[in-house]
Amino acid sequence: MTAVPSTDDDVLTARELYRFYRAGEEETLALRGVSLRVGRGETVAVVGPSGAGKSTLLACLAGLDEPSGGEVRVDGVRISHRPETERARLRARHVGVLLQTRNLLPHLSVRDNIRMAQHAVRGRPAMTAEALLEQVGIERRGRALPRQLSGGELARAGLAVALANSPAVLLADEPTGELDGDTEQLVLRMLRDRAADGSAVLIVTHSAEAVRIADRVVALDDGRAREKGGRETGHAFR
Ligand SMILES: Nc1ncnc2c1ncn2[C@@H]1O[C@H](COP(=O)(O)OP(=O)(O)OP(=O)(O)O)[C@@H](O)[C@H]1O
Repeated sequence: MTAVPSTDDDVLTARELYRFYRAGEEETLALRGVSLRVGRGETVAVVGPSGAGKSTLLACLAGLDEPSGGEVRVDGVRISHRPETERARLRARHVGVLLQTRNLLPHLSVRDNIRMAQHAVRGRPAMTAEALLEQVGIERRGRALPRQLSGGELARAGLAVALANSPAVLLADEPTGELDGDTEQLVLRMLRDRAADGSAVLIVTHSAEAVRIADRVVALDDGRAREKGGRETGHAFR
């Protein structure tokens, strides 16, 4: 993401990502050659105006969407340009995703959502569902269905699910939008803790608080990424 060459410590790398949308007559180039990397233990904030391509970028990084061109690697494994089922398998093993729309299955209790996310973990998960519930402060809500939770509880449950597989890469889309101060602080602290444990954390955000906790900030504008105060990130790998 900087002029520094990528290293073995890079857990998340994107090279020259393009994403082209066609809807009827309308064509949009949402990503125009975005390259970035996030190292082990690093937190990167991605900022930019509405329509800049932030959600598109995050979806491509998570393997939820396929870039039209370029490559994404998580934990040393290419996740882009694979069938959807393969991407889902790799995501379940290597990636935690915290989405605006929440990452919970509506018909499962919070505890079962966590257990489901732990399914892909090899061996024993680092933390039990109970321990995760406690860590995010909703230990009494494990049996509740997502629709029975308040907004703050829902955010905490989503965080527990995103962390359930101890992901090497944690991707968060506006994780603090519309949260009360306490919940915002908890979410940011846990994202930081995850990075301190060695994950690569990337946060798409408008929040000044989230930007403040980031090690680096990447500005996305009209599908192009630029390290804040730096050069266009597409040059990083040239
Ligand atoms: N499924 C789609 N089909 C067609 N165009 C799309 C699609 N998804 C996004 N776009 C377009 O791609 C561009 C980038 O959208 P994206 O949602 O990634 O921006 P964003 O930076 O996340 O915006 P916001 O901050 O408002 O959420 C926009 O011009 C948008 O209209």
